[in-house]
Amino acid sequence: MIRDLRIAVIGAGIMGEAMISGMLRHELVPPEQIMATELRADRRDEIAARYGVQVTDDNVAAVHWGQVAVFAVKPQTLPKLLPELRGTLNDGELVISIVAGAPIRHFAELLQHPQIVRSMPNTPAQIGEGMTVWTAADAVTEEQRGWARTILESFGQEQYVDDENYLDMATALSGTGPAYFFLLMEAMVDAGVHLGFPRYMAQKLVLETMQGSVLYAQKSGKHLAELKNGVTSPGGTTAAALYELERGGLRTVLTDAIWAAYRRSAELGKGK
Ligand SMILES: NC(=O)C1=CN([C@@H]2O[C@H](COP(=O)(O)OP(=O)(O)OC[C@H]3O[C@@H](n4cnc5c(N)ncnc54)[C@H](O)[C@@H]3O)[C@@H](O)[C@H]2O)C=CC1
Ligand SMILES: O=C(O)[C@@H]1CCC=N1
Repeated sequence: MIRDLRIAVIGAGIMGEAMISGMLRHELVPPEQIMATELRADRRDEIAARYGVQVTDDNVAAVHWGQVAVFAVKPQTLPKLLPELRGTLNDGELVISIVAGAPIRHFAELLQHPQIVRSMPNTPAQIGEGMTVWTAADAVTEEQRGWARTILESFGQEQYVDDENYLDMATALSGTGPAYFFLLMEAMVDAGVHLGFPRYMAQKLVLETMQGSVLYAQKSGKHLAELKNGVTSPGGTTAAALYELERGGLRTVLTDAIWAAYRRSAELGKGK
């Protein structure tokens, strides 16, 4: 039963906190069954005060205590951290990584431990609206896959994939994706201010338009091109705007950006 699990979260930054918060909001386990590790003392105090979980700077103790060890540190931290933890995991402990680029074999080799889940969430997880893609090593049992799914869906939607190649792809599309939308919205708000709107009003118009469009696309189930055509009157404003977006190469710029993120994820996995 997941309610009895002891869950160590290694690295209590933005994403570590999002995961702790989601697990507690869904009452997966009581706070004392989560132990977060964090290098920064002020951050440890903050996490302890906010969630009532155990906190420490001792990764070895936390991983040894846990039945699940969630890795939420930056990729550059792993080459030093993982060898320090070799031999400290319990038999049957499940490792869940959210680290961009880091392949399952990297964890398995450096930890000398076979039961690894690799996942890629995104920052809307902080309000329980994340999208997480995940896969599991062959050695991960059905029961452990159930734990992983329950943990990952406590902060949003989860999607299992049976091929690890999808993880670098998901890192570029959904993991990094919120930044594309934030940049787009920021640019639109600035354009609204340029037209003459007060900033608060431009922001409301842009955010509500984004949210309405997403909900409409989800609920209607229509093809995105059909939805776009529905906005586009002959000789109208949308046709004029879309012409400029295409002329500026929006589609190819976006595609190039997503490929760049994909290549960068693969490079991170090679320690570059
Ligand atoms: N921020 C994002 O949009 C997403 C990040 N990720 C991945 O999640 C991981 C964490 O990212 P963030 O939460 O954004 O970073 P962050 O910098 O906010 O969090 C990392 C935390 O780990 C702590 N830390 C560093 N070394 C440590 C050590 N040896 N032991 C214990 N704690 C240590 C840091 O003090 C920091 O608080 C990264 O690998 C990133 O690739 C995955 C999906 C989305
Ligand atoms: O920028 C990064 O490397 C991380 C991974 C996905 C989103 N942010």
